[in-house]
Amino acid sequence: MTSIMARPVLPLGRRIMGSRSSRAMLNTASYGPPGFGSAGMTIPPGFNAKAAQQLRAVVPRVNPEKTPQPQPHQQQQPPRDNAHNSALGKTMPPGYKAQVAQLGVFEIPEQVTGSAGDKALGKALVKSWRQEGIIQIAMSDQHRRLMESAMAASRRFFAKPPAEKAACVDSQSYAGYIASGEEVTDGIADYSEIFTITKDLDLAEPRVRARWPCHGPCPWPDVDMKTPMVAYNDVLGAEGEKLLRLVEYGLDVAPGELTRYTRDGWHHTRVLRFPPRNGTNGRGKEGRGIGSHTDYGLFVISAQDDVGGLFIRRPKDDERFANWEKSAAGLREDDDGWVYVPPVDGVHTVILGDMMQYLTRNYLIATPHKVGLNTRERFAFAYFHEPSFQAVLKPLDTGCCSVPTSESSSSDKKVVDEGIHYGTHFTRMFMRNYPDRVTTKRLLAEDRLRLLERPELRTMGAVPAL
Ligand SMILES: O=C(O)CCC(=O)C(=O)O
Ligand SMILES: [Fe+2]
Repeated sequence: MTSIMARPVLPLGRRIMGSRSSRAMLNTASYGPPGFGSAGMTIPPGFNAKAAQQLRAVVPRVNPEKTPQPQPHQQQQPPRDNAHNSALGKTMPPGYKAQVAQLGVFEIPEQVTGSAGDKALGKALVKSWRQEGIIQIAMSDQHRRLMESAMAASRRFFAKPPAEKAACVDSQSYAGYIASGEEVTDGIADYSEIFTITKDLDLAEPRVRARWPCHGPCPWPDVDMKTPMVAYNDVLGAEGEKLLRLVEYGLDVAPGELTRYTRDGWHHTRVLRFPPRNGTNGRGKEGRGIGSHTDYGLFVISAQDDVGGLFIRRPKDDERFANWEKSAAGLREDDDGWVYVPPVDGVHTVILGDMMQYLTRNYLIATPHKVGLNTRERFAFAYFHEPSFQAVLKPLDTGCCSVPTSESSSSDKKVVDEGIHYGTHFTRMFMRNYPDRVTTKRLLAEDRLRLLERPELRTMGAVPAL
């Protein structure tokens, strides 16, 4: 635990960026919030001073060398009222019991070049995910601008009459509107209201003509929604690619070992609205927005408004699961041990998905998470950075991941030898979440699942045989 207790250090002369317009050179800095997780953490390269200052405003500083600090994963549950009354915990949805995450903020450079700083940053990101299950990264000014205009578009869309929203459905893709109560997690209706954005492919596109599962148009309501969403997604795609390159450095694997899978990645976004807990349609479970689950691909970059609702679990040795083999939905939903992720202005959070866990042989674990309903309606975005639909992933066998971190089912020889076809995993997850959607019905009626076995669907860049 020396590194946890170590005096916070910042590599000499490391550039700390506040906003792109107000950069400062700092040689040292200290940041030691009390409580959980990041207590007395070493400040990684890329740590953002401006965002940290916002946290300092609400997080009293302590000297980690003088104050006994809880060790990660053995931390004690604070009494519920303390958590709810703390500065960061005061937005926690009522009725929930959780620790409150206090996370540092990483600054992702404008370009990842493979410099010593990039390598150190990659290691720090990986270390944080292994400890906390989540990282926070600073939004650039451009991110913030595009996020805000996408947020305004989301509010406009969800305020439309139900019939107008319900018309935004496509029978071939899973893109479009999902009414509150339509999505199912672990057999229980979620209250989230969603607009899903998947690759927008018109009917003449060869993969759509060949009836590949999940391939089809995105049924946008109008350009007022489409334009800001596409712009925001594009910058998140670029950010995701940079993060993935940093993860390669963090894992000590060769450049390209992960990014080779994301050429034409099946990235998608969930634009989310949660009703206030006293304003639901009564179809789900009281106070539950989305049930506990893991997401499917490499990682998810999220933004949330100031309301609050997201909870995660930290990686734990005694909690092992492999969502691609057996559903992790509902996992420990009502148990202790959840960590509330409070809204912090100007950051994206990043949690890990199933495919990152599989690729790294459990060195990095998909982050279980759930959403609670609050007293006010809540808006959020979840951008999924994914492998190509056609990618067949094989676990890494170099660097940090050359041996399985634990004896979970992902060390199953058959799964390792055959790899995982991402498109099949995605299709199965969406069919499970939307059993009654027209897309699922058409997929089954036209026996499209059969196509997932075809060689062109399992070869990146291959084109359909028409
Ligand atoms: O609302 C959030 O912050 C997360 C939503 C989520 O977990 C999802 O869309 O899969
Ligand atoms: Fe999720």
